[in-house]
Amino acid sequence: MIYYLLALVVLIADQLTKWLIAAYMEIGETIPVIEDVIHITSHRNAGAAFGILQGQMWLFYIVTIIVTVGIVYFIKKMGQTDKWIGIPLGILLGGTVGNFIDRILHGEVIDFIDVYIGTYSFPIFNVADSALTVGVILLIIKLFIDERKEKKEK
Ligand SMILES: CCC[C@@H]1OC(=O)[C@@H](C)C[C@H](C)CCCCC(=O)CCC[C@@H](CC)/C=C/C=C(\COC)CC[C@@H](O)[C@@H](O)C[C@H](O)CNC1=O
Repeated sequence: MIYYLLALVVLIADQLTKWLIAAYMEIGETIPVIEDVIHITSHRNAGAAFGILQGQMWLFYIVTIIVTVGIVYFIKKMGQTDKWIGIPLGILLGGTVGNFIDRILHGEVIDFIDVYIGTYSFPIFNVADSALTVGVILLIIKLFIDERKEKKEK
């Protein structure tokens, strides 16, 4: 199914970039792409977003398995009829599995996208996080549009 292929593309992009960072950069090393805007910084995070719940791997395994089962269920249930549900779910699946592999193999997640918004340094993230965030945003937009349509039909 096309959505699993999309998940595989996200997963390969995530794992390949993480592999390159781990192979060619020291932890803490930073390479400015655009000075003071976007840097590539080799970083590790044993927690979830914003470094919360450091080291709670069993919690992350349980949450990730629940999230993964939920995504596959909804791809089967909704993906057939509505590709605008299937595409975000495929992207979410790729991101979820990407960070899951890191947590199983290393007990932490490899991060490297270091964005500065003005003087604020956003938490360093990776391709999987980007996919998760994009997937969540697409799903919210899709559900919002559906709700608007339902209201109009009434
Ligand atoms: C993006 C979800 C985080 C990702 O969740 C995952 O793996 C999922 C599949 C499994 C988790 C165990 C459960 C998710 C908890 C939800 C959560 O946390 C609320 C998030 C809000 C979110 C809006 C959607 C903000 C965004 C943040 C960031 C991403 O910005 C692009 C900063 C990322 C950096 O702190 C980086 O160090 C994180 C590190 O890579 C580990 N990543 C994770 O835990």
